[in-house]
Amino acid sequence: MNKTISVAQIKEAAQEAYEQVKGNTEGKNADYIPYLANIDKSLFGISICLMDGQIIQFGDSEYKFGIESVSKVHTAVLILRQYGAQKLLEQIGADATGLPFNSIFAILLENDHPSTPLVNAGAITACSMVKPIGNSDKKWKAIVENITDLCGSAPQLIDELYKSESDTNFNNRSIAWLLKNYNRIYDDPSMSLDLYTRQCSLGITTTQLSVCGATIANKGTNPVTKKQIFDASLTPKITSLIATVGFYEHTGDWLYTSGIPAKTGVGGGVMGTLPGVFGIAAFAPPIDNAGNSVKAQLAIKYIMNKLNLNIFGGEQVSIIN
Ligand SMILES: NC(=O)CC[C@H](N)C(=O)O
Repeated sequence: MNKTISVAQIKEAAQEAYEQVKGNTEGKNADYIPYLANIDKSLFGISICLMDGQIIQFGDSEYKFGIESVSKVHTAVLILRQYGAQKLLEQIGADATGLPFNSIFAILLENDHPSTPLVNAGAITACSMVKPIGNSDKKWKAIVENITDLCGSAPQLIDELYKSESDTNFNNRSIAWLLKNYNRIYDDPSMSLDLYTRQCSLGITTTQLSVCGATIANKGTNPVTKKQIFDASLTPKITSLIATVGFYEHTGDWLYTSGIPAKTGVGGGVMGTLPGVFGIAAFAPPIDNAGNSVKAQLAIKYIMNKLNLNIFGGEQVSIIN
């Protein structure tokens, strides 16, 4: 089955989503990281990057917000690039936990592996695996370069966020040491946690995240820079990780109602990837009880439903200018 939609239709759907959702006041800023509690609640942006590199933007699409857990996708991609799909499965896993992103209980239940690189435990393990082992500066460089490759431009560390998160990340410290207890962290635990905290504190825009979503949707070739970032065979692995656990304990509801695999962060960002069609990102700080941006969810769902797009729709989608 083929389906054709125009760029104008996508723009119209995104504009309507923006207008309809803009005034929503549900949810509240994450406050367990003090920096995030003080971000302007009314910020709201949407970006869509098509397979030819065209970008559609509305609202605060150039505002740099804390990437937080969306960065788990980027570093999972780096692990796939450095180690391949099988090693990620063996050393981290690819299972949903069905539990909150920072769950310690999930680690105890799994007991011999952290379950997926897209929850805190697996993301800290992923940071521990980044090569070269033992060299924090070079590992950090690899993490940032990989994000730059995927997004088409560099993220910028928000120092104040990094400090705020480092000063208060007691739960994550417990996770890092519990992983050590199970031999599921593959470099120094404190260094691995610091790299994780730092990557979560990178400032990013919805436009950059839409380009990353589009790079994944475009089988590893960044549609803006035209650079091949990862092997096309890794695309279904990345997309399945995102589809399985991108919204933590609300992932099933999300996929059922939106039809697009997407990953959230407590900074208010959501990044979606629709294979062969587009990357989409939205940002608004107020989040729901699972840590997912309320407005970003509503906006992306609106666009998907309005365009009648769904990863499970079984259609070949072409976009015309
Ligand atoms: N869901 C999130 O975005 C959580 C990320 C945050 N850095 C944490 O570890 O708690």
